[in-house]
Amino acid sequence: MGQGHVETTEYDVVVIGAGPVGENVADRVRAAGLSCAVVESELIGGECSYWACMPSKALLRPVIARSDARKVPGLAGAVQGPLDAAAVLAHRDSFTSHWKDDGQAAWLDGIGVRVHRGHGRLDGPRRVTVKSPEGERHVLAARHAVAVCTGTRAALPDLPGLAGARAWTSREATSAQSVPGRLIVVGGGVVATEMATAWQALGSRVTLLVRGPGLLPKMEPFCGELVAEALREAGADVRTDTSVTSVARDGDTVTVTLDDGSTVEADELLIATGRAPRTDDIGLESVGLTPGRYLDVDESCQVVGSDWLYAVGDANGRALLTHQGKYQARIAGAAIVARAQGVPILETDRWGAHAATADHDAVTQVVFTDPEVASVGPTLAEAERAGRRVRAVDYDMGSVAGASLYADGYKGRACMLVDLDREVVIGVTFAGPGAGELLQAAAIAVAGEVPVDRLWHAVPAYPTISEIWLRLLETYRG
Ligand SMILES: Cc1cc2nc3c(=O)[nH]c(=O)nc-3n(C[C@H](O)[C@H](O)[C@H](O)COP(=O)(O)OP(=O)(O)OC[C@H]3O[C@@H](n4cnc5c(N)ncnc54)[C@H](O)[C@@H]3O)c2cc1C
Ligand SMILES: NC(=O)c1ccc[n+]([C@@H]2O[C@H](COP(=O)([O-])OP(=O)(O)OC[C@H]3O[C@@H](n4cnc5c(N)ncnc54)[C@H](O)[C@@H]3O)[C@@H](O)[C@H]2O)c1
Repeated sequence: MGQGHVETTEYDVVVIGAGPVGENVADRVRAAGLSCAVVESELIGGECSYWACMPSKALLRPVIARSDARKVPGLAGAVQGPLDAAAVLAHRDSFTSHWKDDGQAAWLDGIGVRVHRGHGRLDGPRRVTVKSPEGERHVLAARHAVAVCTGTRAALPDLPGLAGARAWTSREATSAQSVPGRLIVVGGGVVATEMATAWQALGSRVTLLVRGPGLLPKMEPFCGELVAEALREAGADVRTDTSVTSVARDGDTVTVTLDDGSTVEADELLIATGRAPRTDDIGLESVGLTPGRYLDVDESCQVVGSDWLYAVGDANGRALLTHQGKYQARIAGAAIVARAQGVPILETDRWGAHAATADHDAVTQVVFTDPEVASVGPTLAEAERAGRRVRAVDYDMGSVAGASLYADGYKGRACMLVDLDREVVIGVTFAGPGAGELLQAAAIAVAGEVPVDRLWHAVPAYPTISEIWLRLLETYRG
């Protein structure tokens, strides 16, 4: 630290990290009249806006639209050609505002949130130091709360040769300016399957190397099976039960050695093997916490053992999804405001105003693969592990009239989990074309704990894919 005077500014709330979650914490506390500063070391809008949700979905939308169109008689013939990769990449660039954050900076300014550019670090209770890109230091003192919203980065495995292999992480996979001829993707989770889908359709020859027996292991098994089948039909080489033992780059070629001793060559290599919290260099040691871990929080997203520190969004590891993080931001924001106003008892009971209950019971997720996969609540395996008495009802979505109109030869599957003690739906998974837009009805049923007998009266319109609900309920009721 320099020897000169370090300016200190006091705010009610200081937020470290201006991703979607930090922005929403700031918005909530400002809306209640508290003063707020956010500290951002890169771009306002975070991973989601520039290297995750937005660019990946901009890459995938044409892929999914073309695939759907190819299943519609009368239209299929018009969409047999390749995608215009240059146009898709340009469209993606516009969705990231060309990696400029002026619009989001202006929005924060418009709601009266002060942005401090630089790296934020805790420096004892309620104090955050900011080191600007020019090396200047500033101290921010928080009267009521500090919210850590620093997100995650790609976690890289300890693989011989990886350091010198110029491997892609999710950042390069979502921002690449040209289509590699051959791409190896390591991993079988959401990033790996979405990016394999996108780049295969954009013209790469993709080899997907999956350590486990199938794709998307956190979802119902049929999801990974349908996505693997479609990736293979699209020309990708999908290899399960395959581990990478080393990596080497020689000029433009990267060579991956597998556990059976064979090798695969490509132009680029994407490592998509999970995430790590960005909590390693934020001064957690100055407040008695261990750096580098997801922060342990209570239902209001307050860090366990603290009455002023919050961790919201990816940084707490509860559900690594933008919409769940923004939901947490609304809950944490309300809790910060209530505590600042001296409200004696917060509503932290299940589904209370200050409890992020959906993080346990109703996490929604759409995987934008071809076919799409959408889920809310636990899988059957998770429910059984938790000791719940459940019945799973499965149904072939392709046999629903709306689905067969949507796409010729529609392939899809749905699963509904009913809690047998309470007769409510606790989980639903859909895998099939158009599945993403089916999800919110399921989320309402699960979060609303709507009894199955009442769902019977929620009549899906004919002939929509939503008639899958009727088929699932008929199957359940017998
Ligand atoms: C390829 C990919 C695709 C995804 N697609 C989806 C999707 O379709 N839907 C979905 O819901 N989720 C998706 N996700 C997950 C989603 O991106 C995250 O859940 C979301 O970005 C988390 O938001 P956040 O604000 O918690 O963190 P982030 O978006 O990571 O933002 C954290 C911010 O904090 C800043 N920061 C970190 N440390 C400091 C510091 N010390 N000082 C100052 N600033 C700091 C960072 O620069 C960053 O701007 C995807 C993830 C990936 C990798
Ligand atoms: N559409 C969306 O909502 C969306 C899209 C992308 C990412 N995300 C979120 O971002 C988070 C991160 O996604 P992700 O795909 O990075 O993580 P993930 O946890 O979904 O998948 C990581 C995969 O890598 C495998 N793996 C781990 N170490 C490995 C190794 N050494 N070798 C080979 N395989 C290995 C794991 O078995 C796992 O299947 C997820 O929680 C996801 O929900 C969401």
